[in-house]
Amino acid sequence: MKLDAKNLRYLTKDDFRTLVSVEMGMKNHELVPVNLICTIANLKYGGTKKSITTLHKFKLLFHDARKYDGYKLTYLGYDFLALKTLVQRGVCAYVGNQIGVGKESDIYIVADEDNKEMVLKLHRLGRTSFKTIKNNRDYLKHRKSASWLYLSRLAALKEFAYMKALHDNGFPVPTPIDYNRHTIVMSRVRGYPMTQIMELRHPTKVYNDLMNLLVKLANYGLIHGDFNEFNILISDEEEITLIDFPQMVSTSHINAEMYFDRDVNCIRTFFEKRFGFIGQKWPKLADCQNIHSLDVQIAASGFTRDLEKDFDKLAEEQIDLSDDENIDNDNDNDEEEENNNNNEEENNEEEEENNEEEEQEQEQEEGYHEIETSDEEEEESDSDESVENNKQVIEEFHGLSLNKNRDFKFSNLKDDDNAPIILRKEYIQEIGEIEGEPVDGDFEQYVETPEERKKRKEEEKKRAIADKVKRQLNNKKGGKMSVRNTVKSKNKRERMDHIKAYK
Ligand SMILES: Nc1ncnc2c1ncn2[C@@H]1O[C@H](COP(=O)(O)OP(=O)(O)OP(=O)(O)O)[C@@H](O)[C@H]1O
Repeated sequence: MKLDAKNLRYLTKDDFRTLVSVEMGMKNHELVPVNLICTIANLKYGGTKKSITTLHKFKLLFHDARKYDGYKLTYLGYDFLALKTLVQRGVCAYVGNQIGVGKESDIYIVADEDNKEMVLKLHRLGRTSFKTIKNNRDYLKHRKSASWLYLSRLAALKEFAYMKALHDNGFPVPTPIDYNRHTIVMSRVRGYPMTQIMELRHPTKVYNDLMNLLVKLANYGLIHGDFNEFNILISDEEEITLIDFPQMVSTSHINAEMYFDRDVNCIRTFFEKRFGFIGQKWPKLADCQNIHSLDVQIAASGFTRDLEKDFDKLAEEQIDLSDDENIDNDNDNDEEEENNNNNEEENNEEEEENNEEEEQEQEQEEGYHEIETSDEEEEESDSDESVENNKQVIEEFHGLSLNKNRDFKFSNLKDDDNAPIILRKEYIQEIGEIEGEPVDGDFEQYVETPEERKKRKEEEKKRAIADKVKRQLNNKKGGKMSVRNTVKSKNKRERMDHIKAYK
């Protein structure tokens, strides 16, 4: 689900009031009837209906009339509510490009009023577990209708709580900034996922840093449980940052030793295969001293033991879940059903959507969306002014649309160092393309316009990178592989297999 933040500025206070009412109604209704929305929003029927039409048009609400007529939030609707809160708190003011996508999250660049770049992570836990949860009565307990809202919210809270506790204790993780609903805002780490790194200047140092990190975690009573090259970012200076820790387990867990060894082996095997580096020493759980505890700090952020139990139960269920295709099918079916319900509405809206698409394309070219939350009347002048006043940010986000994150930099080469610099696969590919002669003999005879040539080059580059990454991941399924996405498009099961292969 693409986060199209520009529509935020077209929503009025009443629209948001209606959206929040649907969110509240969903606590005990799978679908919230219009009358209930009116009551919660304390708005007149006509006004509520108008807002609902707007929200539905922007795909913030899902309409279903099969069992009874009602509405529920879409991911986008939930995103908007969280974004609006973050904007009101002054945490962020701009939304940039998407820089990552995981099975359970989408990652965007955002910026605050001072143009400070940060990362917004939108948890999408429900997109894989919604069906199972609905059927799990035991889990529902007092809730009449559990939903992905709750699941994603828990995931975000958990990540924020752990990130904060780890950060406060000097662990190399992004700085947690804020969270709301299913989103967290954190500092942007300058680096690349280790899976993209082809060579290291100091493999011994990086290897030791990683092993020391595992030991330090264990000293704090934690085992990562999924410590691999996908969850570690590495900077040009070869500093490591742990970005994702969804399944931390305690060192008192019955299988703690197995998890710890698996984490260690993941890194050892990766270093051996990728860098030809064989670590001579590696830690054992028995050598670690469990001297600190993060429990109090984690609970202080709101992620209590009870919530953790709830969440762990859900996480277990998720492992058994079906693959992406099923989920996509589900979504497609849902959308189809919605289409049937709303055929008439859609015909009327078609023209408007076309206009919207044009607008979106235009904004995509700009590479950023300014978040505007004031009333409709002020919108145009405000946004124009902000665009004028924030050229710097626009330029920054222009760069991001080309995925700056993946640009190779030659900087930071130590002068005393003759060792090879970090080279990522994509860059090697790019060098080949820039330096190599055109292979095809006919190519020179064909007169291309500069635009055509640029476009062709870009497409070739994208194809080559995608092929390379596909081969690297041995992704037999093919499908939704994108250059930017890389390994994060692997589903959980594939990743578990990948990890098992290291044993
Ligand atoms: N703080 C950050 N700074 C820079 N890039 C980041 C940051 N957080 C995430 N990313 C980028 O987004 C990608 C996905 O992030 P992350 O691993 O947290 O997602 P995820 O949904 O947990 O993935 P999965 O569920 O598939 O394990 C990362 O590979 C990284 O490139």
